[in-house]
Amino acid sequence: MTTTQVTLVQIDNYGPWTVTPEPRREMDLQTLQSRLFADIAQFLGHRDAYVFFTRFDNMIAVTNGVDGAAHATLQESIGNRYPVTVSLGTAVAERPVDALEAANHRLQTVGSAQDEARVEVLDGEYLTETTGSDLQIAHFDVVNATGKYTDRLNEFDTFINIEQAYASLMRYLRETHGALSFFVGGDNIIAVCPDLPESAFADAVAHVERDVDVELQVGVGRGASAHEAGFAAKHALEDCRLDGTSVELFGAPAVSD
Ligand SMILES: Nc1nc2c(ncn2[C@@H]2O[C@H](COP(=O)(O)OP(=O)(O)OP(=O)(O)O)[C@@H](O)[C@H]2O)c(=O)[nH]1
Repeated sequence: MTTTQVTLVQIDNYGPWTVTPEPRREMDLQTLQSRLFADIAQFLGHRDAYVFFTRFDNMIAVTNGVDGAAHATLQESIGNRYPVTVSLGTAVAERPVDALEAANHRLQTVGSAQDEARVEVLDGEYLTETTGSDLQIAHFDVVNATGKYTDRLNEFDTFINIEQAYASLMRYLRETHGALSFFVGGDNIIAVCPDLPESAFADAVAHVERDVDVELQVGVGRGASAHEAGFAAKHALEDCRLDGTSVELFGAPAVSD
C-alpha cells in the first residue's frame, strides 16, 4: 500500500497583488514565479522531496519525510525574502489525489486564495514514519522525441504534440487511478501513483497512443521519499531505452503481473 504526503503551496492573495496599484510587468511576474519555484525546489529537494510548478501560483509537492518544522522554516524564509507569502496545507493518504484534496481543503476552510486576511496558513498532518514502499513514482518520456519532433518540426508544433500527450496522460491517470502527473520539461512527465501493477502503466501508454498518437515509455520506482522513488524510476526508464520496452519496474522481475 502506498502512503503519500502531499503539500499544497499557495501564494497568498496573489491575484490582487499582480494588479496593485496597477498591473505589474509580465516578465517581472514570470521572474518572481520561477525564482520562487526554484527556491522551493532547492529547499525541498535537499530533503528528498519533489515539488511541481503546476500553475506557479499554486504548486504541488510530495513531501514524505519532511516534517512540520521544516515546512514552517520554508514558509518563514519565503516571507523574509519575497514580496509575497505562501500558505502550506499538508495531508497524507493512500491515493495521491486524496492527499491533495485534503491538503487543499485545509487552506480552503481557512479562507479564499484571494482573502487578504488569510496569510501564511500552516496546517497539516505529517508522516511520523516512512517505509521503502510508501511512494510509487512513474517517469514517462516520449520515445525518440528528438528524431520524431525536435529535429523535424518547429518548436511550437513539437510543443503541441508533447502537451497533448501530457494532457491525455494526466487526465487518464487522474480519472482511472487518482494519480497526479506533472510535465517537468523536455518530453518528460512524472506521475505520483497509488499502488499500481505493471499492466496499469502499459494501459496508460496504450491509451495515450490511441488518444493522441504519441508513443510513451515509462520507468516505475518505489521508495520512502520522492527522490528515492523517482530515482529508481529514472533507472527503470534507462532499462526501457536499453531493452526497447515500454514499461519497466525498478527491481521487479521481467514478467507482467
Ligand atoms: N526533467 C527531465 N527532463 C529530461 C530528463 N531526461 C531528458 N529530459 C528532457 O527530455 C529531452 C529529450 O531527451 P530524451 O528523452 O533523452 O530524448 P529522446 O529523443 O526522446 O530519446 P529517448 O528518450 O531515448 O527515446 C531533453 O532535451 C530534456 O529536455 C530527465 O530525467 N528529467
